[in-house]
Amino acid sequence: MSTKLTIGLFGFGVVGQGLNDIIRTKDLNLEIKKIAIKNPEKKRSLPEELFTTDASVILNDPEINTIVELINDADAAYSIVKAALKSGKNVVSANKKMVATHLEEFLHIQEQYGTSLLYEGAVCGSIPIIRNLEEYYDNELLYSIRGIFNGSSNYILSKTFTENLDYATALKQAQDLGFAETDPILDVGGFDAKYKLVIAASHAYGVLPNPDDVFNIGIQNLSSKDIQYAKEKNYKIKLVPTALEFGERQVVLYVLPKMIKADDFLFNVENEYNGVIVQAAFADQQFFFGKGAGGHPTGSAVLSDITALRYEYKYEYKKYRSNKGFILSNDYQLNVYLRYTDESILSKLKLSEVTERFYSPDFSYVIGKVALSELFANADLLDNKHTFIAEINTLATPTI
Ligand SMILES: NC(=O)C1=CN([C@@H]2O[C@H](COP(=O)(O)OP(=O)(O)OC[C@H]3O[C@@H](n4cnc5c(N)ncnc54)[C@H](OP(=O)(O)O)[C@@H]3O)[C@@H](O)[C@H]2O)C=CC1
Ligand SMILES: N[C@@H](CC=O)C(=O)O
Repeated sequence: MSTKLTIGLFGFGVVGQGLNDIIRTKDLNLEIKKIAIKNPEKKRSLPEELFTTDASVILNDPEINTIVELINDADAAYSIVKAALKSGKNVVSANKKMVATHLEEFLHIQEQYGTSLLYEGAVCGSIPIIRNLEEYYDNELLYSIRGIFNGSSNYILSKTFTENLDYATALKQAQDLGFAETDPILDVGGFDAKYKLVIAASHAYGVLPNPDDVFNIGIQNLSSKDIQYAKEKNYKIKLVPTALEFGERQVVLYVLPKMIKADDFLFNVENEYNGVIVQAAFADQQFFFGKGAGGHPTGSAVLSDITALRYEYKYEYKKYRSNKGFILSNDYQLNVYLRYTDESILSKLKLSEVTERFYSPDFSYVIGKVALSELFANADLLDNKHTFIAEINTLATPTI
């Protein structure tokens, strides 16, 4: 325990306060010198003189060597993190949208300024997946990474599926518990899971996709009919981000609801818990499980990053630097369940190899194959309450 870490903390909400609670339980030779917040009128649990609304008070303080960024504004976070890294301060962040959107630029800034940006808390809360991908699997050939990466949507699915709670009540609970993003469409629409997937894929495959180029559909259009279908067939519906190698060094990334059976590790991942399944060539299947949201679980991952800075830990982005030449592709076939009302969607999506169909006045669905590129091209057709799409039994057998 050598270098003293003098911290400038941005954000004192769910995660910021969770981190502070944890730090106070231990003697860690670190000090939170100043905390930047947005609203000076809010009542705080710590002395008033610790707080500021002026970012430059922290960024220009030469004693502060570590910035911990835990705010709910990705654009402001980007400016703060960039300025901090360029001024020689190391940064820990839990902001997945900000990291995923600017990862390539941050990679170069870290290299140029010799500073470190760590973000374990940004991906699956308390689960140490980034450091494992970076260090443990650095020489492994990874077939796929998939899982449950969003606590709020999983909480809603658990409550609607097992407790028959209505969607709006379950969402409100996830918000009240501090799991949901400020704009919950990020959670239920699969955006938050996508940002996390993009970050994980950069460490797993060395790809740095623009999140806008990754397809995501969430659970916002889930209806009681879909739940009834799933229950009758012994499925649970989970929101599953997937990164998968296929064909000739191609990688596909997408976020879709998925019908899963009891033999899948994700079947019993409930509430705000997350799960990550890594399928590797030699290690085979491994499963990580833990709380994916909440102040203390996320605060514990943030603290682990802070203390890693003591020994000057940096991500090396080994897979990116070894340039394995993976190409991102949406030219990938998925097997899907599609609930619809307007029959024309089937031809527009070029749905093929139909194995099951059902029509009734108030519920129609089909099961068949569709290319991810077609889903992307027709995303507007899928984004309404009359349509729900979920992947069903498709993980392709990997090829060595
Ligand atoms: N909640 C969770 O379970 C998890 C959250 N995250 C991520 O962690 C980050 C923080 O989330 P969370 O704690 O839930 O958010 P909250 O909404 O609970 O808190 C946000 C904090 O940021 C402050 N803030 C907002 N804008 C600024 C600004 N420009 N300058 C300084 N402070 C600002 C707010 O100030 P004020 O108090 O004055 O309003 C507040 O203290 C987000 O990126 C989120 O995605 C990651 C993993 C889990
Ligand atoms: N809103 C997120 C918070 C953690 O990343 C979630 O619900 O998972």
